Amino acid sequence: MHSAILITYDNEDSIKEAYGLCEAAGYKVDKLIRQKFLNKSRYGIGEGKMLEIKELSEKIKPDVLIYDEILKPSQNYNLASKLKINILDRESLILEIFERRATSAESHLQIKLAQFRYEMSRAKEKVRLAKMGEQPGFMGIGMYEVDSYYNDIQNRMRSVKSKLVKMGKQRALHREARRRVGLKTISLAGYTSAGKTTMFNVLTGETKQESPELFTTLSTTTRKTMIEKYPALISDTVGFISKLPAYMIEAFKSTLEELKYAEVVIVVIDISDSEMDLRKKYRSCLKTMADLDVDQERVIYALNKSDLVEPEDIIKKAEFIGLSDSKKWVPVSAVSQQNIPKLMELVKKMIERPPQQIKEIPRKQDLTKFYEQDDD
Ligand SMILES: Nc1nc2c(ncn2[C@@H]2O[C@H](COP(=O)(O)OP(=O)(O)OP(=O)(O)O)[C@@H](O)[C@H]2O)c(=O)[nH]1
Ligand SMILES: [Mg+2]
Repeated sequence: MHSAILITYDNEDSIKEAYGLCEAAGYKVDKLIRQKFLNKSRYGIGEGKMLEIKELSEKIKPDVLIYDEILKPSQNYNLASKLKINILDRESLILEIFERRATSAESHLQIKLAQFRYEMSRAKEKVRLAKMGEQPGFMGIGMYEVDSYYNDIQNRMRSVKSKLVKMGKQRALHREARRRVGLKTISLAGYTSAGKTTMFNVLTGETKQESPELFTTLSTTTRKTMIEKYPALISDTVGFISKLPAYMIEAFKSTLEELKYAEVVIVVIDISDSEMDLRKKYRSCLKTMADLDVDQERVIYALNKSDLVEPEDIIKKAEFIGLSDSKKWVPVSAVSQQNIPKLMELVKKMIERPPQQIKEIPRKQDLTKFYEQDDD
């Protein structure tokens, strides 16, 4: 395992999540540095802190510095040139995790696309700086090289996109076939580590890998099951996380897109989280679902890990995050299986509703558009 100095925000939830991300990417944290602000212009952190870290890093010699915020290329460059150490910001850390976890051909392509977009945003900045004549030869790359590098990424991106479009089309055909034979679809969604896979295993009798690490699941797994007399397909999906740049969600959209077409979406929430964490994650779920155009009428909130929380606290927490009476929610535990029948009852009721207008298969040009966002 590689070693790291971790810089994150000065609150327990951020620290816990940052540790989780480091572990998932295979880094052992040798030293934790808490900061109130990580968005200062030159180095992200203040100059004094930077010098302190320089001294520390010369002493403990970590493999990398992990910076739990998104760094601009110039900030990354400033920090790296002072500290003489490799720097991973939140984006590249998450990309590393995704890369380690990807199993399907589609998720590999999605990650590649996200990496290209990451590179591209950096290349754009490099070109901008070079053009302004501010930093000629910025990061050791001359104008000509930047341009050809930029074009090269663009070409490779084009090829990845067209493969993803083909796969998206394939998915649409599968969806249509399922609909024709009357198979209902149920998707599990939620923040990473909420317990989606554990729930999936309970609902399907599967033994997919579940673990306390973040982002255990990156590819969608689907299994057939029966909801009483109704044949149905249940899918496990990649987890959400907050502070993910839009292009990264974009890259995973074709997998997450399945949520839009599901008859029922079970959003798994870890109710054992602190109130602040719950609120942050719940909001991030709502936002992702809104981005994906998921109809809230089809959503059930499964407040999971209720075995770890007192019943009255569950209600208090549900109210705190704003799961009003109009939303369907049920406390459950995938581990003790408490209330699983009640969850299934809710799912069945939703399946039995008169069929609503089913969204059309997206046309090829729509899918293409889907991957074409502001890369040029
Ligand atoms: N106590 C308790 N632990 C649970 C419950 N459900 C899941 N867990 C634990 O929570 C951790 C994460 O569970 P996973 O099912 O891997 O979570 P996930 O949502 O699939 O996570 P990613 O695939 O990483 O996004 C594991 O250690 C599970 O054992 C529950 O009902 N009660
Ligand atoms: Mg999982």
